[in-house]
Amino acid sequence: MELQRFFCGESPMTCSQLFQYNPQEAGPQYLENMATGYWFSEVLFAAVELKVFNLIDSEGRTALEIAEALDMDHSGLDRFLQALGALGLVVRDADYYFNTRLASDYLVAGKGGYQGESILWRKRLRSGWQDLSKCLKAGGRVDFPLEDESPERSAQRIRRYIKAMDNVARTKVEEILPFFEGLDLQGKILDVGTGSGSIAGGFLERFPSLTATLMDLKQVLDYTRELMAGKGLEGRVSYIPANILEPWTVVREGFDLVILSNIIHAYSEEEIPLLLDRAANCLKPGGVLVVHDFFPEHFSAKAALLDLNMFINTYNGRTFSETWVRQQLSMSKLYTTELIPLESDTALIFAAKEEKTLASLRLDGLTRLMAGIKAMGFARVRPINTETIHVADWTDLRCQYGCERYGQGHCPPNSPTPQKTREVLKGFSYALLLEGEPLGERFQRKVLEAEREAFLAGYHKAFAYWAGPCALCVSCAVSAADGECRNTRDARPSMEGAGIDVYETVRRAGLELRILRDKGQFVRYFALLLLE
Ligand SMILES: C[S@@+](CC[C@H](N)C(=O)[O-])C[C@H]1O[C@@H](n2cnc3c(N)ncnc32)[C@H](O)[C@@H]1O
Repeated sequence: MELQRFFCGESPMTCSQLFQYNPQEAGPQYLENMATGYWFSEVLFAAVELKVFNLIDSEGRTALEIAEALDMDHSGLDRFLQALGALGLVVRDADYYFNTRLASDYLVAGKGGYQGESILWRKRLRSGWQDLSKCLKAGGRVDFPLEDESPERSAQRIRRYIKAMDNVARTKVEEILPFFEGLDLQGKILDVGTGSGSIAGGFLERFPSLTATLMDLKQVLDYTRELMAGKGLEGRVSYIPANILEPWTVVREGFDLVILSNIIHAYSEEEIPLLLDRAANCLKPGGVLVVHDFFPEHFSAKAALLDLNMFINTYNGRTFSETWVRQQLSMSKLYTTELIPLESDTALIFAAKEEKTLASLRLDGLTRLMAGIKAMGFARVRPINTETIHVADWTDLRCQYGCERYGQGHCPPNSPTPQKTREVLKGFSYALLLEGEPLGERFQRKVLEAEREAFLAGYHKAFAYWAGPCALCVSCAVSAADGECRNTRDARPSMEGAGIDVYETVRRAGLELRILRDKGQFVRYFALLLLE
């Protein structure tokens, strides 16, 4: 059951893959895709603004009907609809356009999963991004809100911002709650910088004995109250209007759950330790602090771009690394978990005053193990069923005919035969595919470290296969006259030497491994860690 959320079909497509820069495939096409990135956004912005998805949600419409409803030129609109079709947002059946499931779930205003306000908020930030070079020259933000902004305009801006945050928070809380599943959460939540209140609200809806204190700026809380009013949570929510940079007025050790969701990227490294310290002081001895944010260790491109977004659009916001945040938390005398990635672009760190509190969370063993292994420096850690591993009888031919290491050390014919590998795999139901980079020795040492971590985490059968001939020892005894490996403790078979078709296995796991045409091309290494 636990594994279910990791295995989403033969070729799982995550958002991190969608945007991942793959140096092996980089070329003019990658640059062209980056240069035309705004084409994608502009189409989405226009479709959301025009409420195209609302128009066709209940029943399909023809291009002519949509053009009439929007008072637009028919032929241009037809081309626009075709672009929406090519981007997977609408489908055409005969002359009729319908929403795809994605558009119907997330782009129809009024539905619970609607993301349109967040999408249009991104559009509003566009002009700041156009000033990127100016910001770089100036060393920071150049476009500041009007000083004489009227209270009405300011309230309007805040409402738009909070609605946008709300779209995101509603989906994020659904990803966070499973870590608390099965627990009888009771007591008090403090949601610091609550925005719309939807993160705390999600907890209140799931755990009926909880109450929540929502803290944010007064102007924001005025709107938060309105948003919370319709949720039937009256009597369980209280509000503290406050500037969180000023001393907090909440009770010390008064809370069972303290939430800092998308707060730390809003401030500088001078301010964050203070905020984390205050959050730690609010925790009861058995309480949990949840830090939810963007981290370079989880989704590096998005975290780096968000960092720039904060550079352009805020005074001193930025993204922080997992290592730095965990250091700050430990300076506030809190124990922490590893970075726990969500399926989407953000990740969590849980912290508590007592180590045993963290053990009670539903951080299943595999989640923690994967997080720990990724932190060793692997580019990707992908869980796979062992059925995905393709064993072929031809792979040792490549070693025998084409590799000078044939017959040495643990290379064929001294490695497990394909038949042996098939038998071994029958004793394992899943594995981790680890992606890294050369050098071989460094990669192989990390693989050994990952295997050891798995063993210590209770996977007593953990066994690793790595890429290429063994490169562990500075001077390999096998090359010496007697030919005997003196490091059988650490040596492991290579995948291909043991009959595993690495290209096919990687492809089946939804990743890509291209054949290199010349030596200068970027090499990716894969290893396999069998687990049971
Ligand atoms: C990015 S939003 C996140 C909202 C919410 N936690 C969520 O995850 O949806 C940041 C929130 O922090 C609040 N905030 C930022 N600086 C603040 C400050 N100095 N005092 C109080 N609230 C602040 C903002 O008003 C906003 O609601």
